[in-house]
Order: sequence, then structure tokens, then C-alpha cells
Amino acid sequence: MAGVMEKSVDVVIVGAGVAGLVAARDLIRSGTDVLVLEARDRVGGRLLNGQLPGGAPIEVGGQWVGPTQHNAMKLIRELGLRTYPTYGEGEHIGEFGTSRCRYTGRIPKLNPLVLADIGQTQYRLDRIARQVAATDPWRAPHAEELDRQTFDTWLRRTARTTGGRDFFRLVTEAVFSTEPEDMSALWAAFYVGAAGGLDPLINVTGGAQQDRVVGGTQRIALELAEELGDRVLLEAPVTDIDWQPTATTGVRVTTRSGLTVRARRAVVAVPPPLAARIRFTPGLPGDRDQLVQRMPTGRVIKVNVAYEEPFWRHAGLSGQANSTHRPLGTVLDNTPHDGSCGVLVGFLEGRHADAGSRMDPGERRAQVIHDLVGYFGPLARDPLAYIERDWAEEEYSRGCYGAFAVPGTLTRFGPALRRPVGPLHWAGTETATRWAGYIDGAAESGHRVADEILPKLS
Ligand SMILES: Cc1cc2nc3c(=O)[nH]c(=O)nc-3n(C[C@H](O)[C@H](O)[C@H](O)COP(=O)(O)OP(=O)(O)OC[C@H]3O[C@@H](n4cnc5c(N)ncnc54)[C@H](O)[C@@H]3O)c2cc1C
Repeated sequence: MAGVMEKSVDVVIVGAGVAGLVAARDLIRSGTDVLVLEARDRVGGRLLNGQLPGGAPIEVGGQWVGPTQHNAMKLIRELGLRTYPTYGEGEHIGEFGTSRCRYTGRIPKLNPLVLADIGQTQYRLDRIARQVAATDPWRAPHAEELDRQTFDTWLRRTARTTGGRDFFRLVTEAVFSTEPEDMSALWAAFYVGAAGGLDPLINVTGGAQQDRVVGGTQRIALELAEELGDRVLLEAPVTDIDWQPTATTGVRVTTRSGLTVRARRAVVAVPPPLAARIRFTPGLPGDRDQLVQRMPTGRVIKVNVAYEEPFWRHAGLSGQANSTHRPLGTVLDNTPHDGSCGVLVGFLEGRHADAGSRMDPGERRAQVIHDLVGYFGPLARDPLAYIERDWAEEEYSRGCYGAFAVPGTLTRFGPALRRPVGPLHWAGTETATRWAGYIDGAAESGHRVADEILPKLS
């Protein structure tokens, strides 16, 4: 490819995350000539393997998969990858308000009033989520009413106790990496519905955190890219997309280095806020532009802390800990498959990521270790390695885990999320109808966009 400044293909795909790579694979298997342009010097986007002191891979981005994530699980099987369960034996630690408990199973030991409040709030959220069709949430029975309010407003009206509201703030941070007051209640209901309920979202066993991929989850993208070979071009950030409203005339996509790719169709497989940074000529229809202006990303700093061994297991602890008041609100055992060391993974999410990113690295690390010592005792004080990634600092992610919609977005502009514009098609986990925001949703969107394009090429 060196020296070539112009190229023609049937379909050009912007972004080599799971969505873009799955779309490329499907299209190529149907005999389509495809080129994937990836801004970074690697594939995988929000999936990235780091390295532990002994060389074992450790995920610094997306990692878990779970039951009902059929697209992700099928992909993993097809690529010849294997999964293994997240460690969860022993007691979990819960710090809710002023109380601290050790518990097994799903339900922490809490004040019965708070527990009942959490139960009824979850029941109502699940019930609303079931009414919100994941394909067109803007048509749900109470869509307008839900989309007029933030998730925080809905929670304040629904949860009766301070403990219940604090619990759902923690859940919002853990699931959406943003705060309830940032997000539309309709988006929250859509997202919960797309996962099949709140339990599948927050549970380890039986939920989205159940399994890990041997070799690290980025292997999904690495194996896909291996299959695609030179049809994936790295270090090719797309700056401009020229298109014609009549689909037959196609697109011209330009990268920062000046490479021009002409194609009959283009797939934009990047998160909405990143799509908003590409210059489209002519400009996109107002609905599409307004939509991406209203879909910011959450914010997360993911931290893996490695120890000689998983010492918490010897104390009968699972490594799973949650707190409504610590910045490191969620922690899990992330010991690698080869067991070469013990690893705890923790997340600074939403407002805690805001604050964490303003600290200098030493201060942030001290804060994280302080919380781990608070959960697991003094043995947490001296790690072998401390590996962190602030996803808001990533030029081609600009935040994580994914984008969400602010109030008024879905009901006013929702249909523009997936609706093609002339020869332009939209993929990425945010466009999924099941498990939006997850690897599974990214894979679904890749398949969907390929199915959308293939009939148009014949
Ligand atoms: C810390 C963290 C933890 C997570 N945990 C989980 C988890 O446990 N389970 C789970 O299922 N999901 C998890 N996720 C979410 C999951 O990683 C994503 O849903 C999924 O990887 C999204 O894939 P995608 O292809 O839609 O988007 P992306 O992975 O964002 O891919 C988009 C690609 O487009 C590229 N790009 C952007 N702009 C341009 C441009 N202008 N030109 C060319 N290329 C461009 C990017 O570099 C990127 O490679 C997590 C994410 C993070 C960050």
C-alpha cells in the first residue's frame, strides 16, 4: 500500500473495532471488495490487551462476555478462542452508606427497608425496559415522558430511600460510566431492555461479567484482522467523507495522510462522538447531525493492580467489592488465565473518573491503592504492577464504555441512529438493538450493516 494515494473498492469501512471488522468479514465472505481504514496503529478500538509482569495479557479495555450475548459468543467460537469463568468464589465486600458487609450470592446484607426499595425500583425499571422495544425505543408507550427526564429524576421519583438512590448511582456508574443526571431515562430503559434486564447487566455469574477470553479479549479483534489481512489499513484516520445523495455515485473517503478511497458504499463504524469529528461534504441531514451532538461518551479509568498472588482468595474473599462512597466503586478479581500473579481490576467511573484524571499519576495511584487497602487490607498496599488506562484521553475513543443519549435525543432524533444516508451506513455498538454498549452489540451492528449493504451492491 506504501506510496498508493488512491484506491477503489466496493465498500470502505471506517474503524477497525469489532463492529467494523465483523462488517468487513461478512462483506468479504460474500465476495465484496472491502478496505477498512483504522486511525490507530492497532485494531480493536475499545478492546486492548496490556501486559502483566510475567508477560500474561491483561485487558485494559473491554473484557467480559456472558450468557445471551449470542453474537459475541458465536464470534469467539468461530475464531477458535476459548473462554473461562471470572473468579467469584468466596465472599464479596459491600460498603453501602455507613455499613460494611461480607456476603455471598447476589444480594448484599443491607437494611431491609433499603433492600425492599432497591427491589421495587429494579422491578419498575425492568418493567419499563421490557416495554421499550430495542429496535425503536422512541415508540415505547411512555417514550416522551421518559425522554423528558434524566435517569436521576426517574430514580428520585421511584426510589424512596437514600440508600436505594445511592445504590442506583453506583449501578449507573458501573454500567454506563456516567452519572444518572447526565442521561435520559429512556436511554437507561432502552439499554437495560437491550440486555434483557438489570440483573444480566450487573451480575457476574449469569450476567455480562461471567466469562473472560483466554489470551485477552482483544484477541477477538486481532484474529478477525488476521483473517482480513491487508484489507485493514492502520494509522489511517479518516478526516473527510464526500458523498452524493444518489447512492449510485458513491463516496470518496480521505485520510489524514491524503490517501483517497473511492467506494460505492461507506460504513462508519466509530462511536457517535467520533463520527461527529469527521467532515462530511455535503453536510449530513440535520437529524443525524443533531443526534451525534447529543450522544456524549461516559468516562472511565480502568486500573489493573497485580500482586504476587491473589491473597484475598486465602482470606475467603472473591475479590469482588463495591462501595457507594469510594472512588473505586467496583472491583473484581482479574487474575490471568495462567495464574502467574493475582490481579484486582477496579474502575474510576463518571464523576470519579473526572476527579481522577485531574490528579497527577502518583496521587491517582495512591487513591486507588488506598481504596484497595480499605477493601482487602494491608496486603493490597504493595503491588507488583499498576496498569491504568484513562479512556477519555484516547484520541480515537474520547471516553467509554460507550456513548449514551441525553434527554430528548431518542424521541426527536432516534431513527437517525441506524438509518442510512445515501451511500453512508452506520455501525458500532451504540447502534445495536441487543446488548448495546457491549462487544455483542458491536458484532450485531457489523452483521446488520453488511446485510443492509449486500442487496444494494447487486
Ligand atoms: C474500559 C472498558 C471496559 C469495557 N468492558 C466491557 C466488557 O467487559 N464487556 C463488553 O462487552 N464490553 C465492554 N466494553 C465496551 C466494548 O469494548 C465496546 O462496546 C466495543 O469494543 C465497541 O466496539 P465498536 O467496534 O463498536 O467500537 P470501537 O471499539 O470504539 O471501534 C471504533 C474504531 O474506530 C476507530 N476510529 C475512530 N475514529 C476514526 C477515524 N476518524 N478514522 C478511522 N478510524 C477511526 C477507533 O480507533 C476504533 O478502532 C468496555 C469498554 C471499555 C473502554
